[in-house]
Amino acid sequence: MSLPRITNVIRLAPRLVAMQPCRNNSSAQAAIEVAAQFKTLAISSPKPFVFHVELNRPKKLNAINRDMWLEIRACFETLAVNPDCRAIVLSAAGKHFCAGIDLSSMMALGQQLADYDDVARKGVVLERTIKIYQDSITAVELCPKPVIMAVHQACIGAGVDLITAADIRYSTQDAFFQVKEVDIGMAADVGSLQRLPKVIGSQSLARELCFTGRRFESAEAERCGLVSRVYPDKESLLAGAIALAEEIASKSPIAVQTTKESMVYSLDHTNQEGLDHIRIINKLNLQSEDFAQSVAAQLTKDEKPVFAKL
Ligand SMILES: CC/C=C\C=C\CC(=O)SCCNC(=O)CCNC(=O)[C@H](O)C(C)(C)COP(=O)(O)OP(=O)(O)OC[C@H]1O[C@@H](n2cnc3c(N)ncnc32)[C@H](O)[C@@H]1OP(=O)(O)O
Repeated sequence: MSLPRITNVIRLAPRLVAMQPCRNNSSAQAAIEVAAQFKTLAISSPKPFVFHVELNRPKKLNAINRDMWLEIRACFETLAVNPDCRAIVLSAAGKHFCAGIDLSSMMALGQQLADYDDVARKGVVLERTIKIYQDSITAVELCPKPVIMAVHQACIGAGVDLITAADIRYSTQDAFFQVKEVDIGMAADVGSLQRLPKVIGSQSLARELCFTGRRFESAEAERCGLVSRVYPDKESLLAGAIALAEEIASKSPIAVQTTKESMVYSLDHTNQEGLDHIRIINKLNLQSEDFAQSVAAQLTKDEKPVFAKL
């Protein structure tokens, strides 16, 4: 397993992660041990091949500070190559899903900039910082394993950037959303402006939400396609998200991961480019044992096939 490229995994003594019983499974265990070094995320494996990642700064309403930016990327890069992970649920501990970027860390960044007199040097610091934050969110999109966001209560600013990089979004009835960057005097720069219009399929609504920072509730989020299912409370939300992850994890990992790759690729390519891309991949994949096993199981109405790890 490749260890995450993270510079600030500090604590060497693993702390206990908020964790459901884990199977005796070396790479799942290894991923959880890597995650045990995280300060802002909790990771568990509630079902075979399913991982549950929790934003875990409840006292700070899961506002994203520098540690969390780095750890989100490290976490998804680790799970991306973990053969015991086939689907991921991301939820959040505490009262709110995510209060956006940690505004105190923005102040700290301001102080860091004050160390430089020269505008170009300040610019380089900002450019590098934004790139780190962008790559953190993009790690969710690039992770070949489907990611399901389970959102409760507030999902604000960077929280919206985060969820729009996922494959599937579910929420509670009490969830609300805000592309709030304009209210702190900036254009969103870690994904909402690029991904939200594609997710909801309406430039008009996306621009309205991004220009105004208007709060919108779960019912509107469901209507516009930002979330695809709404649950009465957090408990049923998590149960629904994990059940979906379990269902996805029961399918061929070759089929599911290629499906994600093709759908992400097709978001910003022409239909013909997308067709060319999947044709090249499937000239290999249609020779896979997963394909043979799945076709045979469909024909014989057999039990669900058991697929080799990927
Ligand atoms: C390079 C840039 C990359 C990315 C940029 C992203 C931009 C953004 O994310 S813009 C959005 C920034 N976030 C906000 O503006 C959210 C502000 N907070 C709220 O609107 C509310 O707190 C709430 C999330 C709706 C929750 O409301 P409520 O339940 O009533 O709690 P509060 O009493 O308001 O807050 C409790 C406590 O938390 C502190 N806090 C809230 N949000 C943040 C935050 N984002 N960062 C740091 N701290 C936050 C709030 O100040 C309170 O602190 P106390 O010390 O208890 O007063």
